[in-house]
Amino acid sequence: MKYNGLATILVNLNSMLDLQRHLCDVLDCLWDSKTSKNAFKREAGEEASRKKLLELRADGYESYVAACSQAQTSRLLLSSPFILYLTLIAALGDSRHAHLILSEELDIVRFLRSIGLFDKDRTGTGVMAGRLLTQVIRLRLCPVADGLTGVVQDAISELSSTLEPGDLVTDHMWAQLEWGSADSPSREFLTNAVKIVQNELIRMDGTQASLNLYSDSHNMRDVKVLLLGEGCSGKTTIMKQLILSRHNSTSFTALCDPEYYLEMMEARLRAFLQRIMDWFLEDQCNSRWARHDAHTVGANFHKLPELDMSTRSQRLLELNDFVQVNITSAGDLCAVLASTSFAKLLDFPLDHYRSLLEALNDMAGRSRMHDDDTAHKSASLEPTNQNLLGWYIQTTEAHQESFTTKDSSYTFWDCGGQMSDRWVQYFPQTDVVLFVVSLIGYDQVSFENHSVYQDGMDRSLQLFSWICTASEDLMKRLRTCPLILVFNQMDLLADKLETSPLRNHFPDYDGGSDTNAACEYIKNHFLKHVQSGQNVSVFFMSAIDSKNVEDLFEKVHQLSRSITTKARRTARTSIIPASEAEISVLKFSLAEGFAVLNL
Ligand SMILES: Nc1nc2c(ncn2[C@@H]2O[C@H](COP(=O)(O)OP(=O)(O)OP(=O)(O)O)[C@@H](O)[C@H]2O)c(=O)[nH]1
Ligand SMILES: [Mg+2]
Repeated sequence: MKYNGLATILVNLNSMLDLQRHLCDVLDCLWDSKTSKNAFKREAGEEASRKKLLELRADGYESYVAACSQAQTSRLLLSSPFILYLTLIAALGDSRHAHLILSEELDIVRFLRSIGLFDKDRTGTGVMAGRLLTQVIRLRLCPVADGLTGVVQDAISELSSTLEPGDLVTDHMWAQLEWGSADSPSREFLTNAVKIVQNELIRMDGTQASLNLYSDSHNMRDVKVLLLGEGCSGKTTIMKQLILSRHNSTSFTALCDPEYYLEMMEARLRAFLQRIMDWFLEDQCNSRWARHDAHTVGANFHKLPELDMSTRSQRLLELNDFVQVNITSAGDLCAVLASTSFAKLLDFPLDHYRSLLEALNDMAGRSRMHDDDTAHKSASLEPTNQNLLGWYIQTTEAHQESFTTKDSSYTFWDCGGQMSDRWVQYFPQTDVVLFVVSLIGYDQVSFENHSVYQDGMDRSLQLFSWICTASEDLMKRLRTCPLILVFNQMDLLADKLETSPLRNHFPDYDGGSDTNAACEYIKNHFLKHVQSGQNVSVFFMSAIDSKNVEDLFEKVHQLSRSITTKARRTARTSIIPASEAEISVLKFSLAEGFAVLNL
């Protein structure tokens, strides 16, 4: 278990530089004909780092080289421990470690290529170790959140290309491979490393299915799904439903973490209350207090009950008392805001519409929460799944989730409606696009720079038209992959049509409050932007209904089956293969390296 110990120390090091140096040195031994003697000579660095490096060497590095020396010469036997060693670091570490492994400095892909990982007739332990490494790294890294550079993206693409269906090795084959003699340290290392990495994969992926790498799953497909659409259209709700229905999702568990929501709710609702008070004070300022300075006004806030109040002010006071007396925790705050009596307190003039809209969005789950005035007495509030689905928090960081089914692995990316500049990074890798549209967006107002007002559906149409017609190289890929136009929030449409006629916003619409007519009209409005040859289908749903989301998932599944493996591979892999000459030089220097290591 020395290697496990070593990897654990490595990933716990504060300095990524130490890790980089160490990996470079190990790699140098395999790559540049360096012996273990001079491996640590370069850049000894400060004393502390030196000490750490020495410890590392004592604990693992030399044993590693020794283990390789004792193994029976095959270069695959030599490379397997190293690749598994990297895999172990990626599995036990975090995205920084995965990033480093793929960085230009280490140039692991070149190393893997030189040992034949990308060869057509590839086989053996090195190849299997390479696949394991690929899988761990792909689970560790999120293209946007981790700010991947072109080099790293390319490395992932190239590594991914080793995971073609049909090339996978069965458990049986894995067991048959020669790992060296039974008592060889490398054999022990390999066995342990594989076990550790497999356990880690289960933890990351939450499912045994992800280990299909070792099973007879020749048809395993890898599907990337990109969620696009205007803010508040329901993209994150779809993700949440998928997470809630599959308890094996990976990276963004916070999306459905009650603690996270309570914290967010507390912060945002407190800000909301503050805003209410500010409006009130501003009014009072203007009309009565003749522009006190903001701090003085703030300090006087608690004195408000002594002032002569209008009806609205009385309500705010009531609210203030309520908050002061009753709210001591996030749970209390949520319960108060969820209560019917609080809802009645709210009665704001139109010019506060925007803030109110935001606040109401925050409280979207209120009717499903404790609709009971006594609920605020409870010290904590355990949100239900419905609460989690109902609460809106604008997506400002990319969400990535992976799900596996029997024969496919799905990665969903949700970048948020306000992040259109960042979607572009996902396009080259996308297999299926879900363009989500809110059916009730037609009368909703968006605000930009406090002045530009535009209806949500107009913005959605603009975005969709842009996607259908954009001519940039990067966009070409997106235009050729299947797109599902997802019309969401069906459950809210009937009421909306009654209270806000569609005709007020689209004068040529004459279907009244008939939901079918409205759906047809809106659908056609979008479809007219579709260019010939584009693969667009339509899906109507309510994201709060888990069955609907499952049906959507099934549709994605069906569509992805139609994408041939070849097409996906070509689209995703923009690699310039090494020339034969380059490979033979690399192989030569590798062989020379082994000779120096007395292999
Ligand atoms: N009733 C109902 N509410 C929905 C539906 N879909 C989404 N919502 C609610 O609409 C609000 C916004 O949904 P999100 O999924 O967070 O929207 P989004 O598209 O991720 O928005 P951004 O992150 O700003 O891009 C949330 O309060 C959801 O609960 C639906 O089909 N029916
Ligand atoms: Mg979102």
